Amino acid sequence: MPAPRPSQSAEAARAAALQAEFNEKRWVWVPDEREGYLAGWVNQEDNETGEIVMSAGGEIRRVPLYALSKMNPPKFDRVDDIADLTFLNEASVVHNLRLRYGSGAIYTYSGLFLVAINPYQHLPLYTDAIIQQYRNKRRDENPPHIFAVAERAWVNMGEERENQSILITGESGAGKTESTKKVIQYLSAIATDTHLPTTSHSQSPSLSSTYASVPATGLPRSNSFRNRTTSIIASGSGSSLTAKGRLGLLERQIIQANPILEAFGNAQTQRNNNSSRFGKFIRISFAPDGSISGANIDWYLLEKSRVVVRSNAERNFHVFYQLMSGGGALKDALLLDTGVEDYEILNKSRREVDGVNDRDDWDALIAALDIVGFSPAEQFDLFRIVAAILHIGNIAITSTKADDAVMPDPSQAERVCHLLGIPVAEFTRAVLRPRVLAGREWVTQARTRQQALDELAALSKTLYEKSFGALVDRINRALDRPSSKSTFIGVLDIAGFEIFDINTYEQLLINFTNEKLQQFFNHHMFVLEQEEYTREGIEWDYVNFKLDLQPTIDLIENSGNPIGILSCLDEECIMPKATDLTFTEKVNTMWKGELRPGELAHPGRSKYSLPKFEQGFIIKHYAGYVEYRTDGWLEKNKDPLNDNLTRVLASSTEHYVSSLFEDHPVLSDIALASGTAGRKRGIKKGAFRTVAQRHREQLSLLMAQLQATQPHFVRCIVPNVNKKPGRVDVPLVLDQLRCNGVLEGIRIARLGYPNRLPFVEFRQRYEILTPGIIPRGYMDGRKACLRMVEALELDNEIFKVGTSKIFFKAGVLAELEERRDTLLFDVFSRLQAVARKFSARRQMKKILNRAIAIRVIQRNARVYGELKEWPWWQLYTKVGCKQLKQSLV
Ligand SMILES: Nc1ncnc2c1ncn2[C@@H]1O[C@H](COP(=O)(O)OP(=O)(O)OP(=O)(O)O)[C@@H](O)[C@H]1O
Repeated sequence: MPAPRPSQSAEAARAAALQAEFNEKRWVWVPDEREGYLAGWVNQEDNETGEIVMSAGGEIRRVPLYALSKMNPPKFDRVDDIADLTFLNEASVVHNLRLRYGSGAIYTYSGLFLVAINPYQHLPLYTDAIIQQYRNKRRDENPPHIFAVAERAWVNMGEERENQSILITGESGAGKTESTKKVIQYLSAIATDTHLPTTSHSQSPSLSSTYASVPATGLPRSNSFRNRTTSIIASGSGSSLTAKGRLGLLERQIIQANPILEAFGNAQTQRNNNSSRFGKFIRISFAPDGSISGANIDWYLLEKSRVVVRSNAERNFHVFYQLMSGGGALKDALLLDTGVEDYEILNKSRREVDGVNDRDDWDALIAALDIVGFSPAEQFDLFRIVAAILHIGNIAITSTKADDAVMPDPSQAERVCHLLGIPVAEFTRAVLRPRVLAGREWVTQARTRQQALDELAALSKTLYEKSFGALVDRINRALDRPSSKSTFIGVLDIAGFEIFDINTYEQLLINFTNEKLQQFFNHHMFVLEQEEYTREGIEWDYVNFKLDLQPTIDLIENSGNPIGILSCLDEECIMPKATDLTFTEKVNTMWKGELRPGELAHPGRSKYSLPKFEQGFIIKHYAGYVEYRTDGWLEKNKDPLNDNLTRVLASSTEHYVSSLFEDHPVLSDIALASGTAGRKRGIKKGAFRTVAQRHREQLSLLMAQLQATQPHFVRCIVPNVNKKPGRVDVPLVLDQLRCNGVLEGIRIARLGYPNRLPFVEFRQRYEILTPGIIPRGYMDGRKACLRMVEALELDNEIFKVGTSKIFFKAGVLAELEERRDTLLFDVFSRLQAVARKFSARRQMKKILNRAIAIRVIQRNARVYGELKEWPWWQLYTKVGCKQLKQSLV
């Protein structure tokens, strides 16, 4: 909510005072290591350096002129849209965000983006009243808000019958998941479920009876998509629209899918107590009448390694702790007879989180599973895998003198096998002495202790990931009701660009994803700009946009010549004797080696460079240079699970377990594939698929879906690392603005004509600068503007006149504003002088009159003083007074 504002006149007076103060000096932003940027004014300057007086403290600094950024006049303070700033520089952007955040305005537009800064406190921004405030309103009718984005998506979908997407990115803890929830909250509140509970194919029998009595909504319907939802909101009459009882079953199921996903996919990290360790794209489908007709969830890059390793200050996925604290009798059935402290994968790191009650969350999880329609057997299957992983973590492995792995106590393995429905002997053999393919022969190979432990860790990770996938599939079966008539709004909640001290394979995948999303944004922005320019009949050279990220994308995924990094990695994964080093050398040769005579250099080469010391490479992403270290990449990409184990699990007596492994590729496929790898590029379809291949497939599906939608962009920002409300760490925020493409968006905007005004507005505001140029009476807006810009002597390069608007390069409006302010300052100074003269004269006249009056009074008093003792006067007053009295009687 916008901060409470002082009265309009006080505000105007304050603004005028600020403006007057601003006009006196040449204000600039000075880079500062600690604060990011500090305000100062130019005292003197020579060719290259400026002498700056710092606003706080008056310190004098000498700063190169190129490092200074112009400050926007104070009337641009707290603008709703950063794109409206006339000086579009980093300092001004961050200053505006900081000012707004300080007054409780956590949302700001930046052209096509909505920037959301994590408030780290509950703000009264998401109530039903606020939902109503945003219903059927244009973006500029309300302060920036995530609801405005959801509203726009909803309206566009209804009016244009086109699918919509809302892309939410940001770093961990920035508020992506919260924003996603707010979008779903808004959409659920403005739409209703037409599906009666009994028609839901996903429900368990017990659940249908629970909800059969709940009416779908009981709310009035009309034919109009837009009107109907208005009436729904209006009929809320103050009661909670989002309260459980008022939502249809499907809406509740969609909302309840969230606690389930959070239990299995979220964990406490150092940056966020409830961090999503996967990306997701949630599509909510709407029937033509605007009611929710279904939902579907796609997921990306689950951080499955967390199941077995994490830092001491972080936790495993929430579900482990929830099961341990709330499982009750279920724990007995899962053979979990001790506490968290007795399980190796839980007791090495943090166990509790402030403000998190695992017991309550367990109850919420079970309630959510019930609502979504998981039967008791299905629920048991989910926890069967969780428990099996806890037991696998406790399997002790020792080694013989010959360094062969042994399992001294088989009781843990027995528990695991009981839960997974597999024979203990086969399981133990698969872990300790698997049969492997040596050439064309199968031989039994004894494993070392470390190899066996790695095998168990790989098993835990695979089990968890596969079960997570099955969980999402099951939720989708409950929510997804495909219909050719429905349109959807998709919400993408995915980790933003990452630049760490050490960047590895996971960072490459996430940064590659972000590069593609940024390319998508650039393309969209480019198309929109182009549309607007074409509509306005403006010619412009788009080549200058410089927004093509394709060279970097090719560098990573190209399948042609030279092959991209991921394709090269895939090839190395099936090469015998390939190592991380051979892979790195191969990539280096391809992208940095000498060109063959006549060979054209791929543009991606300019995005690739070699690091000084480490084994790896540097990629120039749109967000900056990232150095990647390549150790362990082959293993990470193969993500292998020994095929002995896979076969054992695929033939499990427990249907759920066997179904998880029914189409799992086996290592022998890799081995067999390697035989042909030298001859044939690419890997046999349907057999072994690497992590890179799976991710690229998922990503291209996602991109195809996004391309078929009208996108909306939300960028979430972490304001400080201490999770404290009200504090903005400027360098941290700037880094994120750079990584999430906001600054890139601004850079592109600056290349075009970012400031635009309708003719009427331009004339109203700046006609004062061109007196007498426009004749009295009617004149066509375009012609008037043309005359005005001519009279203003503006360079042709810095403006374009369209058919209804006039466009300016960044900074031009500020100059016009300055000229207008100077003129108004002059006009008002003269007006003030006349007014002061007038009032001073009146004052003077008053003083003169008073002086005369005083002199008259004095004279009379003196005369009276002299007369009052004179007998004739006394007689006269007595007689005179008596006669007067008598005449009155
Ligand atoms: N709009 C908001 N209002 C109040 N608190 C918020 C808001 N957005 C974020 N937060 C706070 O910040 C925390 C982190 O937010 P969230 O989990 O959405 O981040 P995220 O970007 O999804 O992080 P991750 O990538 O780690 O999942 C939330 O648990 C909440 O405490």
